[in-house]
Amino acid sequence: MVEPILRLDGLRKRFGGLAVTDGVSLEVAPGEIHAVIGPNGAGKTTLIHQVSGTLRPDAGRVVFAGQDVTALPLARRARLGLARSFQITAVLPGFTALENAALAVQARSGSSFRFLRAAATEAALNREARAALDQVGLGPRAGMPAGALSHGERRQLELAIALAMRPRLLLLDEPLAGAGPEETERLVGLLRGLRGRYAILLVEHDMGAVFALADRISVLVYGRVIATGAPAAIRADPAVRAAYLGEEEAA
Ligand SMILES: Nc1ncnc2c1ncn2[C@@H]1O[C@H](COP(=O)(O)OP(=O)(O)OP(=O)(O)O)[C@@H](O)[C@H]1O
Repeated sequence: MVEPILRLDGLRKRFGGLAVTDGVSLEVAPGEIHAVIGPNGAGKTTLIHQVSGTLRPDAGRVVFAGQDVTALPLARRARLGLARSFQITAVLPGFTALENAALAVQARSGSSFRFLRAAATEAALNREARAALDQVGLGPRAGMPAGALSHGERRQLELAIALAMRPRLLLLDEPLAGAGPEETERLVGLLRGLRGRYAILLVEHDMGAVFALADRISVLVYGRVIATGAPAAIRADPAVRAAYLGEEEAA
């Protein structure tokens, strides 16, 4: 089997008496969209926080690109290519879409443009920023202040900012939250276009989107993974239906 880009190994996290992450192990392969679903309060957000580095697990390991990153803070993980998008407000509303993306390119590249003259640096930053915007279909809006973008376009910009970091794994925490039907369709199309090029760990409540996008799905219930598999297998899994999908009538 291909070496996974992300491996979670027996992660545990308690809040008071509650085991919110109760021995979670899962793997994300390069280029795979791996969705984590589960009822409200199952521990999905807590899990994502432990992957991004916002929360330290009580036990277990987070291995990213072959490196144990369990003790590394968020910023160090981000530099290794673990990018989190959505549910964070990375967008600066007074700056244009292009400037927002260029800031992300600059943050990633650090001083690697230092040998260039100022004008050449700016051109290089803008070129990469524009490529990130084009990837999410926001090229025509490059000159718009981010604050003037629609809700859906802002989500596209958040994705462009994450892509400008050249991630090896994208953590997407409810990318469709608050999106209307048309925006949802556009964002799902965009995410589908990223399949195979980026590994994605996706937490999303929209089951239609999850089943349309995911290569594999892990189902989390009370902090435990009760099943991992391809969408068809998950849909047919009696334990999953009993615990979750049956009641949501999503299968
Ligand atoms: N900082 C905290 N302190 C105490 N309890 C917490 C904390 N964060 C989360 N919890 C509890 O842990 C459980 C899991 O929460 P979490 O937000 O991870 O679930 P979730 O699956 O993301 O839920 P949702 O689908 O509603 O977003 C909940 O019972 C929640 O109340």
